[in-house]
Amino acid sequence: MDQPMTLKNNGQINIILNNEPVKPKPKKFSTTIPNPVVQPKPVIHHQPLKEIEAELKSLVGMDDLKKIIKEVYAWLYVNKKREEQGLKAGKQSLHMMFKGNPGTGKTTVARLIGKLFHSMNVLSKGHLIEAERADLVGEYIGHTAQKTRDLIKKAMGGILFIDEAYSLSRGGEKDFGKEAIDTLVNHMEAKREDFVLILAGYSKEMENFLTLNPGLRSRFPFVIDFPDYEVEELLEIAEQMIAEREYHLSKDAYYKLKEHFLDIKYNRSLKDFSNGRYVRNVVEKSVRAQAMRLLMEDRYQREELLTLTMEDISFS
Ligand SMILES: Nc1ncnc2c1ncn2[C@@H]1O[C@H](COP(=O)(O)OP(=O)(O)OP(=O)(O)O)[C@@H](O)[C@H]1O
Repeated sequence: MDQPMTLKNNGQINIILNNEPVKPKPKKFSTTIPNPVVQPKPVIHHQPLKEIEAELKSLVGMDDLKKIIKEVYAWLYVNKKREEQGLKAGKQSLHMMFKGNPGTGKTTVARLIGKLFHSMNVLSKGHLIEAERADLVGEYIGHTAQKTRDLIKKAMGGILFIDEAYSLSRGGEKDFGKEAIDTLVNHMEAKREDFVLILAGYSKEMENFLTLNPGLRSRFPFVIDFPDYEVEELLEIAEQMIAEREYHLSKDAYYKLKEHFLDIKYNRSLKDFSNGRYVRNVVEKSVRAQAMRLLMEDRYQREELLTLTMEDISFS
């Protein structure tokens, strides 16, 4: 019998050839020979980026959004470095459009972005001013422009968040809402250095709004979708909210909740389901139910105070 022959495979893995073809045994070698395909994960040395990641962690899911925020950070940071070297630095505006159903986290994210942009030195204050049609639209000619300008003034250094933004184009050309849109558009350009405008609302209505106002789309470089949550995400949000309040779920309470979310999701058993907000309501109602149960039973052991049981889980 011929002697086995040893070949080098890219200098990494030894393959022994005999008369018979022999399959490589990656497992046997894996402890001593580095796998050439797996790249090490880049280590993030940037302190601000680490802080941003920690803040974003509190949001369940939203992978696309988390990626966009980190990209914006990188872009701003590199621009600053380019400026320091006398190179051209882009001046992109950061106005955004959020599209999604109720309770999908649009306001929460807007508030977080304000904080993050403040810590990145993009916004001098980072506060959030929430507004809706009635806050912008006035009752006579000139009134709307004034109201809108006042609101922008309040939002300077932070974020102006307009919910159900499409209601501004509700009445067409003759409506004062149009005046509000025009005023916003003027200020978006003029004041883009220290002011971010976020228009939010349901996906379909927002798309329609953009069709009616074709000049608007290009003024919003960031259009972000907020999809409805999956059952696993709803459970994660619930567990997070429960942990924040220093409670935990018993096993059967967890399954009761899961079954309820599955029923909502697949049997559409709830008409006005509002994602994260609905979860928050269930959590708050269940905490109250637990308090009532403990009071009635006169039981206040530490573990009892901490645990939400199946009978506590209450739906709206
Ligand atoms: N991804 C998430 N992770 C953790 N909590 C979330 C998440 N999304 C939503 N929530 C929670 O759900 C609740 C509702 O969220 P929020 O008010 O941000 O929704 P929204 O999209 O602005 O709703 P609406 O359009 O009806 O105003 C908040 O308590 C928020 O903390």
